[in-house]
Amino acid sequence: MPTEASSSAAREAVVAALRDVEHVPGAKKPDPILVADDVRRNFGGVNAVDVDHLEVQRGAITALIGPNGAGKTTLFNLLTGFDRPSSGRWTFDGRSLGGVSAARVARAGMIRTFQLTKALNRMTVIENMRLGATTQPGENLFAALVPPVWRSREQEITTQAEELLARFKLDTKRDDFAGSLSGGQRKLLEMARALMARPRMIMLDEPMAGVNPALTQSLLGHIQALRDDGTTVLFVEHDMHMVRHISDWVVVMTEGRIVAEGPPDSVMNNPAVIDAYLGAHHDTDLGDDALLDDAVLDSLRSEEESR
Ligand SMILES: Nc1ncnc2c1ncn2[C@@H]1O[C@H](COP(=O)(O)OP(=O)(O)OP(=O)(O)O)[C@@H](O)[C@H]1O
Repeated sequence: MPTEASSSAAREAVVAALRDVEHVPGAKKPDPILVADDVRRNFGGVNAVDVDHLEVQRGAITALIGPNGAGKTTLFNLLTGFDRPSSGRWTFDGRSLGGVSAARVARAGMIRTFQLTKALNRMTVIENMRLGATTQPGENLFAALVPPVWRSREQEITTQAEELLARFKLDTKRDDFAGSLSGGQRKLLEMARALMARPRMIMLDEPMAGVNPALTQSLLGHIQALRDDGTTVLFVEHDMHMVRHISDWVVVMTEGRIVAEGPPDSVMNNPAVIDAYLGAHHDTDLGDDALLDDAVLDSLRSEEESR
């Protein structure tokens, strides 16, 4: 785990790197790990994704926000190989990944979290974790044919899984069914499982959905720790407090397009962003406190003040 000093150093480095980036859609970044161009996905005449240009800064926490139906999940699916674009190209760490299978995207180091499906709920926590490792022994014919090689790889995977479970305070749940976990513990498991693949970039789909306030702080801490360890984080989230408190950079989508980019405060005060939200659903408060109770908010505030 990073120390407090290294944590603020990592954040300061990211903030400094993004300081001169223009607050415009498609802004060029000094060290992008992901660069996407002309990415489109059409569903029966609807342009679910219509992105001209997007760069994600290496080592930063970037939030992807936008009203319901804006295309955020579709863009995640395209970038991670779970859906095919109508057109478009993108590179991850300089390597072209457009139209490549999900397994190859994962091996390249770009990993997304998944909500626990029914099948995964019926598996234990440790079995879920083991599934997150990208290189299973069976993938390599030589290793598969030589039992000592795959046994040692199996052991390595189990050890890594147990270390992650301890870090995420899920070690006491090791042999419980994933379906028995609380909403927050599921989110922790989803994140821990994604880390089994040792990603260079992790993509989190609504990490705060269904999380009770007691686990909110812990989840935020884990996400910051990832950034502080050098992992790039891209996440989709509706909870605006989380977006404000944790993101180094925010990208706003509406109707498939990127309509704004910038640091959280600048983006949330942008009239185009407020319009996009209010135009889509009037009940959204960009400062909604629903998820974060007073104790969590106080501790987040003091954390911000100490930066
Ligand atoms: N498989 C599909 N078939 C047809 N239309 C789809 C499909 N997937 C998404 N869409 C449409 O594409 C648009 C973008 O949807 P998407 O789920 O990507 O938005 P989102 O920003 O993730 O929304 P939310 O915040 O509600 O999850 C919507 O109009 C949606 O109805």
